[in-house]
Amino acid sequence: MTAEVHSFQAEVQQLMNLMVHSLYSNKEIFLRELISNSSDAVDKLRFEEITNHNLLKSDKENSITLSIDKENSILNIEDNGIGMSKEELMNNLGTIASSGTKKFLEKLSEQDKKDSNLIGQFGVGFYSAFMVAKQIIVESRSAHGGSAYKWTSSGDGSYTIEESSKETRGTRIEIHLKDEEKEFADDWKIRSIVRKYSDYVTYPVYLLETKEDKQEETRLNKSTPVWARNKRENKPEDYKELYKQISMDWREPLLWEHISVEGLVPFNAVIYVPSEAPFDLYTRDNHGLHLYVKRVSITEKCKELLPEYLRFVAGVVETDEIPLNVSREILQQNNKLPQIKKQIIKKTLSSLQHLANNEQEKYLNFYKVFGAVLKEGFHFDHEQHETLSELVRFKSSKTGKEGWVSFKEYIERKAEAQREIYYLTGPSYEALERSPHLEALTSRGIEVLFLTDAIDEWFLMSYAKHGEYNLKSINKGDLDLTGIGKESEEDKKNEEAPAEELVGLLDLFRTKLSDDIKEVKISKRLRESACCLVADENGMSAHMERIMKASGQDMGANNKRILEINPSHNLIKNLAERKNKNSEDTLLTEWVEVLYETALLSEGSPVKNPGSFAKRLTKIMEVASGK
Ligand SMILES: Nc1ncnc2c1ncn2[C@@H]1O[C@H](COP(=O)(O)OP(=O)(O)OP(=O)(O)O)[C@@H](O)[C@H]1O
Repeated sequence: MTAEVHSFQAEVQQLMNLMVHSLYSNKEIFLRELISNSSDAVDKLRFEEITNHNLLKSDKENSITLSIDKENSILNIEDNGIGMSKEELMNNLGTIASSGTKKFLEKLSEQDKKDSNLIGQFGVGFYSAFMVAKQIIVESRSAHGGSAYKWTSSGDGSYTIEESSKETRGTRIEIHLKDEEKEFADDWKIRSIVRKYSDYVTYPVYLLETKEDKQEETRLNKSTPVWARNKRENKPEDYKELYKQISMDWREPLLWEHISVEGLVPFNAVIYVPSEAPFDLYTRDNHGLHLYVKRVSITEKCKELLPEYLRFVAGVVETDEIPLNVSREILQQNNKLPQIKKQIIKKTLSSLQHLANNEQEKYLNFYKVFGAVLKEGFHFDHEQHETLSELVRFKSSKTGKEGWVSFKEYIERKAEAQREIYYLTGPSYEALERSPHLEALTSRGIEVLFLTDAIDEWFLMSYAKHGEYNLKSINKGDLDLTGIGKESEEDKKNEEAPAEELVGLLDLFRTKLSDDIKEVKISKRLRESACCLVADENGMSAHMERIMKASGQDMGANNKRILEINPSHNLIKNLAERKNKNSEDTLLTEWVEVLYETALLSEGSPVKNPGSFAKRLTKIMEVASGK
């Protein structure tokens, strides 16, 4: 077969150009990428070998071998993994399929294309070798048999492919180094790069050298992977490198935990909490831990090992308690995995607790990013309620926009005689901070938690009581604050029974607004505002109603709320007087409607008809202006 010439897919060429002309200073990462591809290829082989006995055999143990031709400035990387057929070579090294590389290109369209740092951040796989190579030759023979093929490219828009005489299974990559990158043909350089980036690799990485006419292989990486070693043997760098490898996240992890359990289901694991949210924290469905059984990689995303509310956790778990020939599908039925999962949850939460207790600022940074996800745990994992309740943090009427409060701190500084934890739900801190519902509580020095995450309504449904304290919404049902906190004279006055004079006005509210509200009541929670809307004790808050509406379920008609009016407010007093003087006063009905509409606006809900609202308001202002 003569060599066929093929062009690269446009995106691949774009990537190649970037690599060939890269100014990125940390070029050595290309070796990490190639070794990691080789290790993946051996993983794939070992997994398939369990069920398919017809794969090509290898004389050599599963390994990765590096060799250097110093004279010609060539670096070789060879593995006896799964290998590639002709089609696979063309698909894998001519188009872009890899997740990391796709992310890199996506990111690139948003940011400065010359930002060479991104190369290191994403790894970008095989193509990164073009940072140091003027030509790359890949010879590969698939473990499924068939001929071997040779792929050659100088990164200039095309590659050639032809049959090769390689007999052994696996892949051999020849990197012809650019003149200015000759240092990568130095054995010390290679040793140090492997130790730095690839010590975690599961398979032996050898350096093949010729010494006194004899070929000698030296092992460069440690013989056991990070998670199977004794914790004391590992350096922080080992954990950090393993993290990069499994998470595709270039940033340092926030924390890691090395777990070795010897009980009924022994396993080793390293789990990581990232410092930043992945792009797809809320949409992704690909969370899970990398599962190994007897050093064989079974699946990279084992969902059965992590609950959804810890989907940000990355890591590796290895156990010998699962049969090797387990298919990925029947992992779901395996009864050992739930036991491992339980331990993983326990360890993750306890390391977060440790962080919260010892490094508050770091913990709050974590909480800002992942708190809303963690809260999903209240809904899905009742067993962990107590621990989760120690981990949640809130904004409140006392924290200010940037501050946070825990349940524990809230209780420590509660007002005198306070027996409930008060909260308000809404779309944002700003919306809640000015809510009329807060008035009576603020004036008595009572703190109110502000719950602004979309998940909060569900959190509250699953967690109604913290210890002996009920969680009480301040815009639902009756609010009796008698005897709680500092009671002012004005508070006392407000608690008194409503005056006779209000009866007529209340009736007018009732008849005029009967389609929109359930009831009108005298309020005990208002100080400066004239009125507000509250839900029934078991009704739906305005915030929840809006969330339901946004998801296509309009509950408006079935979820009428109660209008509360402030008997001490001058406006209410004046209107009551007007009503008592002239029960036929037609302008009064306009006042009533406008008051209801302002109550809607102040809780963040829209008015039904903004046009009529504006007209009514103008009419009232016209009268008030004296003409
Ligand atoms: N040594 C190898 N043996 C067998 N297949 C390989 C080897 N190196 C690369 N490949 C194949 O080529 C594909 C592309 O490799 P590349 O390094 O570009 O991305 P990736 O490893 O899939 O993704 P990423 O590292 O970004 O997750 C791999 O998915 C794999 O199928």
